[in-house]
Amino acid sequence: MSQQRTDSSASPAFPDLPEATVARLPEYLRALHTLAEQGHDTVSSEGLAAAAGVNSAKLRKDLSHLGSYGTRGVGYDVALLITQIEAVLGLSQHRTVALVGIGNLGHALAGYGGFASRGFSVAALFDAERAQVGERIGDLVVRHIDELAEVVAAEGISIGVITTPVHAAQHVADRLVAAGVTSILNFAPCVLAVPPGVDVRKVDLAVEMQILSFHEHRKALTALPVPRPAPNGRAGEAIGT
Ligand SMILES: NC(=O)c1ccc[n+]([C@@H]2O[C@H](COP(=O)([O-])OP(=O)(O)OC[C@H]3O[C@@H](n4cnc5c(N)ncnc54)[C@H](O)[C@@H]3O)[C@@H](O)[C@H]2O)c1
Repeated sequence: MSQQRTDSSASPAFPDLPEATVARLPEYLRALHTLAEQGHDTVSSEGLAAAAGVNSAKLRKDLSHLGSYGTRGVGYDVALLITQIEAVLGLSQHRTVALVGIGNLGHALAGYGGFASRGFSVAALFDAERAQVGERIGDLVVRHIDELAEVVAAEGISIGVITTPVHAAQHVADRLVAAGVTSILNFAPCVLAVPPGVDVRKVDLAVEMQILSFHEHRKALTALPVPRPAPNGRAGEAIGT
């Protein structure tokens, strides 16, 4: 996932967090919710780091940006840390989301029930094709993109998710911004031009797989030779030597 920033000004009343820290906070939050569900009141930095899949020094540094240092010998208060992270991420306020482009991916996202428990509700679905408009998915009916501005205002939508083909993505982004949306999650594999004050994040699974491909490639080139079993049962010579 990558971030396009158009406005770097930070409010003096708001912690100026490194982008990498912001990206890890949702992982800490997910791990903390799981610990709370399991009945844990406190957690050590090592325990939370392991549950979130990061190293504990990085976690302590991240949480120190929030003014959270834990208590020596006790660790972090799970409920308090959940409240602090949710406050910084602005999750105390439930956010409404519009999905634009209800094809294969749009259908999958529209039908996903897991957003609500993480503080988001998909409030509206839009498409440009008459064949999609009017379709019911869960509690929502797909609307025509021409209704975007009216619905964004009525539902107080602040986040737009673009799941259209590339050729339509910029036009849809322009319409979302004109309607008052200030955060866009873009699944179309292209860069969007947006005015200052609008944040864009891009999700591209192909990019993630290309990064994994790099690691596969590197492992293949730097792999230790695989021992070849000797006919007498003892370890034999390495393949490729
Ligand atoms: N980020 C990822 O990892 C990832 C994975 C899969 C697909 N994608 C991308 O997601 C996008 C959607 O893929 P898909 O397979 O669902 O495509 P799709 O063709 O099934 O669906 C696209 C939908 O967008 C609608 N649309 C087109 N122009 C529009 C407009 N101007 N306004 C509103 N709706 C419009 C179409 O009518 C269609 O219903 C593509 O850009 C694809 O490359 C990204």
